[in-house]
Amino acid sequence: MEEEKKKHEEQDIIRLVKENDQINREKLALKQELELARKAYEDCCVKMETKAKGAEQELEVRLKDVMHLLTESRKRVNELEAYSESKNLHWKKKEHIYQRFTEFQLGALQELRLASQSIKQDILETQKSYLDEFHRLEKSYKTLVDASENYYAVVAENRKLHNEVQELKGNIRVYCRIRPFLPGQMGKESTIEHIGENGELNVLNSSKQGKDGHQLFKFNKVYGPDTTQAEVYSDIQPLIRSVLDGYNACIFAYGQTGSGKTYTMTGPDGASEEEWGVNYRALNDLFHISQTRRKIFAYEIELQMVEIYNEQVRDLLSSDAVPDASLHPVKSTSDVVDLIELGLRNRAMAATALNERSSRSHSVVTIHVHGIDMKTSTSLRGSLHLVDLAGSERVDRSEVTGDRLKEAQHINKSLAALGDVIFALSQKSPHIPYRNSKLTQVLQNSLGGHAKTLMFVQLNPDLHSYAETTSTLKFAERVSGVELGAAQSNKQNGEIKDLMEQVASLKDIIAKKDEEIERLQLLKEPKSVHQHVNSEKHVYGSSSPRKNFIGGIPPQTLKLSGGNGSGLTEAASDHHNCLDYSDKDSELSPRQSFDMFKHQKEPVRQSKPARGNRGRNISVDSEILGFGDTENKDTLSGISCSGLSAGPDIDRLAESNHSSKGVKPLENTDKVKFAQRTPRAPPRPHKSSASLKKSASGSSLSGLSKSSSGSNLSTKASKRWQ
Ligand SMILES: Nc1ncnc2c1ncn2[C@@H]1O[C@H](COP(=O)(O)OP(=O)(O)OP(=O)(O)O)[C@@H](O)[C@H]1O
Repeated sequence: MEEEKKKHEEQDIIRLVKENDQINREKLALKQELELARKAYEDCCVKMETKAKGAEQELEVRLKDVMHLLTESRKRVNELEAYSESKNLHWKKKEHIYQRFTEFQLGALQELRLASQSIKQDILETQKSYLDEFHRLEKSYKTLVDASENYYAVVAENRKLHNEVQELKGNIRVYCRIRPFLPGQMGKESTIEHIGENGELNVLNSSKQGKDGHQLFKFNKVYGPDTTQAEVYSDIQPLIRSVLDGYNACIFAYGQTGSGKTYTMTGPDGASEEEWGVNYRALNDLFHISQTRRKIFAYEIELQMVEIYNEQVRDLLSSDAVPDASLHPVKSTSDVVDLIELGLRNRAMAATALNERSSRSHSVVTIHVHGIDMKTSTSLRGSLHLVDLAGSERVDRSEVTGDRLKEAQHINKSLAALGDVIFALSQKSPHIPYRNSKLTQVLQNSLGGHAKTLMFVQLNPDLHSYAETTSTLKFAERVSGVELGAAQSNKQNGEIKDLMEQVASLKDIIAKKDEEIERLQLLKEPKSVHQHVNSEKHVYGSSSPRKNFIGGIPPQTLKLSGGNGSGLTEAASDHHNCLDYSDKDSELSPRQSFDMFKHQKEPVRQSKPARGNRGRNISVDSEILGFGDTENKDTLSGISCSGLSAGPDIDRLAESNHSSKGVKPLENTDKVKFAQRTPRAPPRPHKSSASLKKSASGSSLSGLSKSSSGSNLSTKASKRWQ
């Protein structure tokens, strides 16, 4: 045990020794470690010291800098303090000023407030008085409006009544149209000063001072330069449509060259439908209205285009450039279109051939209408003449010479003749010199008959045309004063037609009896009567008036178309107007011939025996047809004493006169001889004629017996229409 104890002790000692060794070794290692740590510490201290020295030096430098900055800053602060002090003083001053200003403004504001209050007060007072005044004015205005409405109603009523009076008197209506300045004429001075709403027109000549520079005219209507073709047409449409009710109407355009006559009547070259003039619109309109009435009326419409030329102009035209003057039936819309195209073609053709057309001829478009009322068999006949007159320019202004001068003088002569007719009509003269020119013959029925007549006065607004403008307007004024009498419709019922035919056949019998009596007279008094009959033969080519009238002309060529349907009446008026007149007068100035007429008329009329009447009528009719019209140089196409009513056959007769074919022309001198100097056979009692005449007049157609040749024409005319 002890041993074991010892052993344990020994083992403890060994373990302790080992542990001691271990501790020693660890002590050594720790010593070494400590040494290393101490060395490292010392190195670190050295480094730290070195670093601290560097830092200290650096801090010293920085401290110096900071000190310097501090000094600078203090300086700057001082400066800023000084600046701020001065600014402070400045702002204080300003503040003071503003304060004073504000005080002043407040004072002013206060004053303004007071002023505004008093103004407000004034305004309120003014407003009140204004309202009172306004109410008073409103009342007055209402009274005025009522009065003006009444005034316009009265004016409209007056105008209507005036128009009715004019219609009853049959005044020629005058519409004035002013054309616009053409491209290239812009900036030109205008003569038109003012266009009133009721047809007033003021013209101005700026080269004249005061009153002399202004002139006032009044017409039925005045169209300004902006008026369209449609507007113009709508105004004359009722007049045109009345042709379908059996009225004769005539529309003619008058004015200087280039004033727009052709534009109004036809339209411009290559006119579109919108630009169509009166001619085309009228044809189109009449045809379409006739179609809409076709269940009540059977209408026949025919169109004729005639140019009345001066012979010199006509000679310049090739025959195919002369418009076709025949009657064209209008049966369908395509006829209307074709005729419109034909019209445009004719115009273009004539323009190519010469005719600067226009001024050198009078263009006449005639629309004949015949209608039969299907219920009552009443027949009506109306014609519409649409006349584009030659230019009315003064010859001295046109500066033409030679043939052109003669031509212009001729044109002016026919327009002067128109003026004389108008003058005679306006004076209600017993004689109207229609026969002084072809133009007035053409218009005779429209100017003197019971037609509705309207004239377009065309004006060129250029100041340069002032003289022509005023003379045109003066002429137009004279025209507007012409009273033609109320227009009459040419209606005939079936009974009258029968009676007219009876009258015609009775007149044929009279003529035959006359012939027989003459033949017997010749046999009875061969010598004395022979001389007289020869002298008549020289004029007529036969002893029988009726035969002479027809002499050499196939009866079927003596057709008349249109007219007022009472050829008898027309013939009677021709008789009245033309019978003592010969174309010799055409040589004289219209005024001279008028004077000559005044001296001749009465004696001739007094010595007028019954047969002589017929003789002179025949002479007149022969002239109308172009026989012996050697002195008047117009080429007459399609006209007769009864206006434009003669048809193409008569036209042909006129042509045959020109070509010296057909009937030998009568010399004017012979006709004058006949009218004035030929000894007349003493009046012979014609029992049979007288009784027959009586029977004709007994049929309440007293007017119809006035002219036997007239009735013959009329019968033929009515046959033609059937
Ligand atoms: N209302 C209008 N609007 C536009 N142009 C117009 C009008 N009237 C006329 N003109 C133009 O003025 C010119 C002359 O017109 P137009 O040929 O119709 O005159 P005119 O009186 O018939 O002349 P003339 O006597 O020579 O025949 C034409 O170029 C025509 O187109």
